Amino acid sequence: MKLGLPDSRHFLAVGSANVPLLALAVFAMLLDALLTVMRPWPLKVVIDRVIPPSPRTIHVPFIGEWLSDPAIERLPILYGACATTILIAIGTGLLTYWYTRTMGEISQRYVFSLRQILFAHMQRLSLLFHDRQRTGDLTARLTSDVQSIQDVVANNSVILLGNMFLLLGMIVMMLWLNWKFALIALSVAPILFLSIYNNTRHIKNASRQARSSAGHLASLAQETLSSIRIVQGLAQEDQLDRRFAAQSTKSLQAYLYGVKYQAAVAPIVDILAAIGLCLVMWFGATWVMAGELTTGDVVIFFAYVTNLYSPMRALSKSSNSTARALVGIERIAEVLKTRSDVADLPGAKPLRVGAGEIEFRDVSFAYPGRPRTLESINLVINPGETVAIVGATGTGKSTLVSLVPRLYDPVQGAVLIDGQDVRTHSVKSVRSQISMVLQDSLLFSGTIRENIAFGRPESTDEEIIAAARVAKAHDFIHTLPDGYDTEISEGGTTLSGGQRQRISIARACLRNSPILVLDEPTSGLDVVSERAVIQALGAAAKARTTLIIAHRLATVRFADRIIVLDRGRIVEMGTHQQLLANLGGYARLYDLQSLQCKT
Ligand SMILES: Nc1ncnc2c1ncn2[C@@H]1O[C@H](COP(=O)(O)OP(=O)(O)OP(=O)(O)O)[C@@H](O)[C@H]1O
Repeated sequence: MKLGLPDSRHFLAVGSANVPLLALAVFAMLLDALLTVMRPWPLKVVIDRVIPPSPRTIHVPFIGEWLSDPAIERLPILYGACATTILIAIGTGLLTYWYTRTMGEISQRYVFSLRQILFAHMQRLSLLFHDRQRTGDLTARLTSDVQSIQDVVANNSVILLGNMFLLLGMIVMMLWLNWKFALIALSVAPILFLSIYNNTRHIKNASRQARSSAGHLASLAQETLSSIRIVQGLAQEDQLDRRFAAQSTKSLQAYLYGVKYQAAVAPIVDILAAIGLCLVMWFGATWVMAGELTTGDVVIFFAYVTNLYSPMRALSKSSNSTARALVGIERIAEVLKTRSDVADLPGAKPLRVGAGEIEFRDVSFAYPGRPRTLESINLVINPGETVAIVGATGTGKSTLVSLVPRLYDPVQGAVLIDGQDVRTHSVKSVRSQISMVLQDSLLFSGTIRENIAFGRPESTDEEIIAAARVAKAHDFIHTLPDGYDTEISEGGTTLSGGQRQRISIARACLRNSPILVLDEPTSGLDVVSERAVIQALGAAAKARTTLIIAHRLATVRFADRIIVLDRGRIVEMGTHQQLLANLGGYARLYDLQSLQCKT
């Protein structure tokens, strides 16, 4: 697994399209903060200039001198103060409406793109990555982790950013009015920041554990429900109940741990805020009495300190969701920074298949941490030739054919198509030249028509029906209530194994690609259907270079050549007749074994 760019760049790149709008929204927040800083000033003017019977000098930025002029009557100043209060409210109201809406839209679009990018990235990560991952956990990253970021980006970012500007403005004003009083009023803030930071750290740790447990829980549920037949068949519901409960308990404990710290945050903020206000009251009152401050100044400080603590309270209340979002970011970044083991080289060109020759040149392969599954395979499959691969279970047949469409890349040697190393061409172009039918015929929820056309969605109905006929699927599809429009369940569980396999074969035939890879295509069929499908496959394979895996020689009589694989090496090769004639050989052994099984 290779690691790519640092985390932040992945997230910044996703939002780059919204930068101009974001800049405008930030500017609006800045303006809003400026107006909010001005909000208590009209009241100060009223208290210090309008209420006292005799005019006196008042301390107000920009217009202080003018206001202090004894020639100006008190009533116009009162009107002005009221009008300014209303104007500030209208201004902040309009700005808040606009930037809250804009930030909401930006965050929704951001999260929409993030989810799309994450899904696209996951789909393209190599099988080596997916082999190690649990599907439920990846689904949780795609859904609840992305959701947790959305909640925070939309709500907390506005509070955070807006209050940062506000805080700056208020600190500047307080220092301007009276720096000693300012330092006293703000003395509680560092303790508050520290305690919020400390609690959030604990909540984040708990959240990380909880998210990971939730991922495991989702995986367990997904695995159980998708294998419900075997669970019920073996009556193992109780065993899975216990596993589910154990995993749930881990998740519960992590949440409870987080809740403990979450519950502590708001009271800490409240107590510290009260201490801050007490300090303002105490020093404010004594300094007003000593004539060092005016009542209006104390009002400004009181308003600012309240303003400072109330958003902190709001933020601290949401520290749980912030911690969850931070963990979500970590979990998403973990996937985004993973580079596919099978990726396009810089400047990789599309592969253009001519005749369709496939060559395995001294190919070896090992799954990570395992001994070699394939060892020095040398094999040339001529254009249009059908080569069957037989051998005992676990001997490396599926692994060998997986190297052709680059589901994995060899650790040594090369796979060549028409003399070109597939690694030097784009993965997409290599795969577009290949049709596959796998051991477990994988179907999606949707209609039969959609399932057959999955590899070539633009196909016409005639082409779909023709492919189904080749795969001997048309007759049974016809008997279904809605024919080709019959909805099938996820995984195709409403069809028999043989029917599912024939739909997969139809899907492969429809792609009409020059190379065909069939991994035990007849495994689910009865003897009669198997014979018919083998005939169909024989016909379909004629125009194509075909690799077909089978356990039994009888299945692949139609092949031009049969390769016998044993523990990752080619041990025999020849036509069906030649292999049968070799009585002491591996192939004979496998065939006889299967015949014994049949009787
Ligand atoms: N994703 C994987 N990670 C690790 N080891 C794997 C993986 N897939 C297969 N193997 C191992 O590699 C070996 C070859 O597996 P492979 O599926 O290629 O055999 P096969 O001949 O196709 O078997 P079968 O006939 O049962 O399908 C086995 O020992 C198997 O356990």
